[in-house]
Amino acid sequence: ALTRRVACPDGVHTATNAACCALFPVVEDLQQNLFDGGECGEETHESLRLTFHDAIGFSPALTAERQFGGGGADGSIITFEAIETAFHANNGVDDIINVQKPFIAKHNMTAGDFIQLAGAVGFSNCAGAPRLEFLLGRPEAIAPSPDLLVPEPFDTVDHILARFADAGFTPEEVVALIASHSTAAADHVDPTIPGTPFDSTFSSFDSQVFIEVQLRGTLFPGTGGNQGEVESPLRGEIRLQSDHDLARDSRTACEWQSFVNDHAKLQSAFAAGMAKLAVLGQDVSQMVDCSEVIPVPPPLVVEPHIPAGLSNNDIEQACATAAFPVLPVEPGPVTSVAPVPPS
Ligand code: HEM
Ligand SMILES: [Ca+2]
Ligand SMILES: [Mn+2]
Repeated sequence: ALTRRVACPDGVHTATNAACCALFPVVEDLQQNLFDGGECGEETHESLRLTFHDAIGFSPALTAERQFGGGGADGSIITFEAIETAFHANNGVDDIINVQKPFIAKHNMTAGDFIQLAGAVGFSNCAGAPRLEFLLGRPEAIAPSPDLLVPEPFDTVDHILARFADAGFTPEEVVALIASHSTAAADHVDPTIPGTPFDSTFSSFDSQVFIEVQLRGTLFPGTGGNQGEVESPLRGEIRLQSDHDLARDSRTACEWQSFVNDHAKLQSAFAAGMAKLAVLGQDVSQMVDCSEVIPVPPPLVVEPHIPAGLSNNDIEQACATAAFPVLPVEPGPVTSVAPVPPS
């Protein structure tokens, strides 16, 4: 069908719905002043993590027990910041909340809309990312999320899959959402080495996290003995126990492996998972599709590979029905992964 576009008052943009016009200057401000001119760096990563920690506060199981199950992607993590940032699993999100709050006030948006908009805009700066959907129209949160709904890296696969199932996600969708850890680092798992990435390409949305988590773990990048951390294959890279276990569990290993050399599937599955996550608990019929304000991400430049110094023999095969793809090995001596520069 032909869609009639309206001219925005700025005289520059057009939009399918006039309500989206107001977002173009917000996106511009975010790119210049939150994401340092359009980087896939620390603020991008933190903003993407915040979309999840806000949205996953949603439990039909609690509602069935006549308790408040949380409002999902409602901005409660900011509106009721004092309560939710004290939850153990939300360790560290106060940093990006404090950075985002002045932008929310300036642009007069609800916290729920802003969190998902910032996540999608920031993520568009990552090479190889899919362009995420953005729907506008989340009302203000009415109450904080209950505690214990955000997964922890020391949770079992049983627990993680059950928590996501409660929120409406299949095991396949959980694996797709872990692709987020391709543009991510940990500041608090080992507090002695903040900014330590989960894969060697933290500014690219690629399959390296699925490859590198499948490599045999041999070292701790900082100190050992941290809760939720297991050994990684590379200096300067950190591995979550939950990612390690999801890569090796019979329920999720084949799906995990399927993303290694199928970037189109990785993009579409992650975008679909994020579209679902971004509207958890919301009435989509009352929202306006403003996806057109999200910038088009740059293409991927690096091919899936085994990091230098390691080999295909270092892969711990876990999928029982298909062999792990044989990948080119990056030439050169073994290197270490550089940390994400702090903001
Ligand atoms: C089993 C589910 C998950 C667990 C246990 C988990 C756990 C974690 C942990 C422990 C960190 C490090 C935080 C820190 O120390 O700074 C982290 C970072 C991150 N997570 Fe997850 N996560 C999960 C799923 C997700 C999902 C579904 C998303 C989707 C948006 C996501 C996005 C991120 C991002 C972008 C970061 C990096 C933040 C930064 O670089 O500052 N995670 N995750
Ligand atoms: Ca990556
Ligand atoms: Mn960080």
